[in-house]
Amino acid sequence: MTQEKWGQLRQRLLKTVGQNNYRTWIEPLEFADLQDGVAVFHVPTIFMGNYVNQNFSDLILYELASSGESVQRLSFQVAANSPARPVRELAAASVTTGKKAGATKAPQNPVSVAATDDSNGLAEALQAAPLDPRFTFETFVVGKPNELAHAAARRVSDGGPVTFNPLVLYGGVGLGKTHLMHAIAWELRAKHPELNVLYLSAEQFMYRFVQALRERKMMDFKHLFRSVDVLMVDDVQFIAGKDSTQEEFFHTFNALVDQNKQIIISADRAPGEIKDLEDRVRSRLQCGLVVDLHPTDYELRLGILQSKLQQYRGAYPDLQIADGVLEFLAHRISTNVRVLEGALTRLFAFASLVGREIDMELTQDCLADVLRASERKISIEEIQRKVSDYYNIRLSDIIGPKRLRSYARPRQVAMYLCKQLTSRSLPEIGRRFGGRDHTTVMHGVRRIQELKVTDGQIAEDVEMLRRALEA
Ligand SMILES: Nc1ncnc2c1ncn2[C@@H]1O[C@H](COP(=O)(O)OP(=O)(O)OP(=O)(O)O)[C@@H](O)[C@H]1O
Repeated sequence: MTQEKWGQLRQRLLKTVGQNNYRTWIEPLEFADLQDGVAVFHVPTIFMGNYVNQNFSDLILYELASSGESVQRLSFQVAANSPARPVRELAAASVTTGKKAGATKAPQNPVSVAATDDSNGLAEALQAAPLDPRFTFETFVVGKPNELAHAAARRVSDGGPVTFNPLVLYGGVGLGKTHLMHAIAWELRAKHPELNVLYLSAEQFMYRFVQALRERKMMDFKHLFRSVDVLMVDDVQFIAGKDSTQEEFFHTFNALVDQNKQIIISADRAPGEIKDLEDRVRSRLQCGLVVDLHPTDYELRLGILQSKLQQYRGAYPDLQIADGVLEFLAHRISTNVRVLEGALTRLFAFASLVGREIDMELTQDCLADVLRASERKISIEEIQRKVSDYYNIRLSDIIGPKRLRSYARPRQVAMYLCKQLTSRSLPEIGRRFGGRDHTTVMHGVRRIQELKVTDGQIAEDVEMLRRALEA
């Protein structure tokens, strides 16, 4: 690709991403090289490379492809003669980032919010992250594992009186936190266009903060962040260990709560479990409603696949999918929704390429690597070890004959997890628990099923253990 062509492409990107995004993120990209399907760009900082990679790479790939360039991947590198990065907090990023050209994502819709008529330029710079048009409540599938988070998100998106502040949504990778946050933002924009809703990642918050410090525009920064009606910060764990950013976040947070403005936060774990988060920030986060997005269950995964299928029907009207394929995928791919979605996208792309029906054989061929990767088998012994560690008892006490409650309950938890997470039969599980009868195992499994409903502690223990085992 020539520099001239990149120049033309940039103009097209300008139209899609808008002036502000263009000036901040696209203009500084220097096209360096295109070889073996990898387009290399020089960027002034690692941070910037990461940001562009995360937020605009799909769009850039899309534009490259539409202009006839064959590019599979983008790579962002800091040119050797770039000035040193001035801020220590940026030092954690990696040098080269790349994002595979997956299924082409619809170009994102840059949404500028919370910009007051501030004339000094920071308001302009304070453009929120783009909201993904696909992430709405309509496309969010609700199931047991996410119903509480969904209900809380819905409530906040009504924009009524602030009843819980902040709302903290937390959960593992790819379970729908960002999707729910975008859905709230879309809904608020539609119902209450008069509200200033600002959605951004914690990383962007830090970047804006650092930029304001560097440009001596802290007053503007404070003014802007304090003038929003709804502040949404995604992936807040990112600011852990970054002292000055945490401090500023803390003050912003307090100022907004004092004015009764809604704050919505997401994190990859419960606030209490985020390491290197200052106590005062942690306790503020814990003050509101903290809800957990649990790992998906089979029913939710199937629901998501069915909903995606509806969406794909538009793009691939002629494709047939055999009975049982979605069930198979929901059963076999339990890692996270992103992987599940990726698998379906690939399957459709592949089937349309070869012009065949999506049946089990094609599925297994096309997704062999994904299926292998999610095949990690959890063993009975692994479960017994984790459970004994968790309850601080010996492995022999889990397996052995002692009937003390302090051993019996963990034993039942372990049996329950063996039934849920392995394909072992009840008699086999019984054998591995010191030769117990299958009816004993069945009783244990049922007991935990009941207790999960009535005893919050047991429910939490089981959930924590399940996560640890599936990690
Ligand atoms: N319940 C759901 N219904 C429909 N789609 C879902 C659901 N949960 C997750 N997804 C989809 O899965 C993908 C990953 O979700 P999302 O980006 O919101 O995850 P996340 O929890 O923010 O993950 P991360 O911690 O990696 O940022 C998105 O494409 C999203 O639309």
